Amino acid sequence: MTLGVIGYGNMGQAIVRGVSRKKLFQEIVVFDVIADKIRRLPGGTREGSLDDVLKADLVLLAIKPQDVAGFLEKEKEKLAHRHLPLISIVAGLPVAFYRQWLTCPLARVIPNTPAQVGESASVVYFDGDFSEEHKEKIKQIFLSLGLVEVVAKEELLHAVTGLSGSGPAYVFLFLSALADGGVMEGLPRDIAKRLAIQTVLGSAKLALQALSEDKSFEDLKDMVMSPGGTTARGVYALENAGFRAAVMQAVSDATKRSRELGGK
Ligand SMILES: NC(=O)C1=CN([C@@H]2O[C@H](COP(=O)(O)OP(=O)(O)OC[C@H]3O[C@@H](n4cnc5c(N)ncnc54)[C@H](OP(=O)(O)O)[C@@H]3O)[C@@H](O)[C@H]2O)C=CC1
Ligand SMILES: O=C(O)[C@@H]1CCC=N1
Repeated sequence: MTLGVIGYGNMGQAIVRGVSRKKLFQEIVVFDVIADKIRRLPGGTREGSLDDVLKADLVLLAIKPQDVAGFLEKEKEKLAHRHLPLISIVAGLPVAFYRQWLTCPLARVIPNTPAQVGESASVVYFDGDFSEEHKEKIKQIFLSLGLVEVVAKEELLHAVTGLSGSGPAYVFLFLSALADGGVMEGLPRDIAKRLAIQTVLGSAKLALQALSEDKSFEDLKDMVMSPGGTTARGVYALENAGFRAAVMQAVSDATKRSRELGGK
């Protein structure tokens, strides 16, 4: 099987690297409007024209939502001839939008940037008549980048975008604040940064293990929070500043923005 990729930006590159590492395709063909972006392609990958890309068994669309209508309109004749599946990782735009131009099976996927290090969280939604082989291959593409979940309701992809799609940015904000707090209390910045990163990484690994043991996030928090100790003061400060509500609001606002991008 072959893979064609349209758009070689942050996500297009991360996906090509993951897929190429796992040798999932006989060949990967990449097309971007700025040919200069296509440098140092991984093994089994070559640059091609849009026509070359559209000949592939599976085609991945990885351009910005704002560019999609122009692209589909400009290339509508070429795209009308395509009957093999297209995979879109574009945020917001629903299947109904693509159906103005496309009849082929369409998989919508929302991955996230930790794909760059094989730790992505991706959610897949299938629309149209997919062969089992194509469905399996699409899941494998995103498994090569990390965790994969499949949803049966397209609407859920907006919430996915608000949570895991945008989520890395919230985590980076938290990391930056955690390190700044340490610096404010006198820690050298390089040490504060390493401590902040390891704390988030270690806590995430602990949470993953706890999930399989049926322990809740609360149970894990309680293990850190000693009676009359330091953590209770820190947790109180966060609650008092509306930390949990702010994070929930961030997911909700990003979800709303995803719906807006999709025309709702
Ligand atoms: N970044 C993220 O965290 C996530 C992004 N997504 C979705 O992934 C998609 C890609 O995002 P990202 O990789 O960050 O974006 P980038 O802007 O980094 O990459 C898109 C690339 O596609 C190029 N491009 C634009 N129009 C065309 C075209 N008609 N044909 C070929 N190439 C084209 C762009 O060129 P130029 O720069 O010149 O416009 C750019 O190089 C978006 O739709 C986004 O919603 C989904 C989940 C997470
Ligand atoms: O901010 C955005 O619109 C994209 C989609 C999810 C993450 N980045």
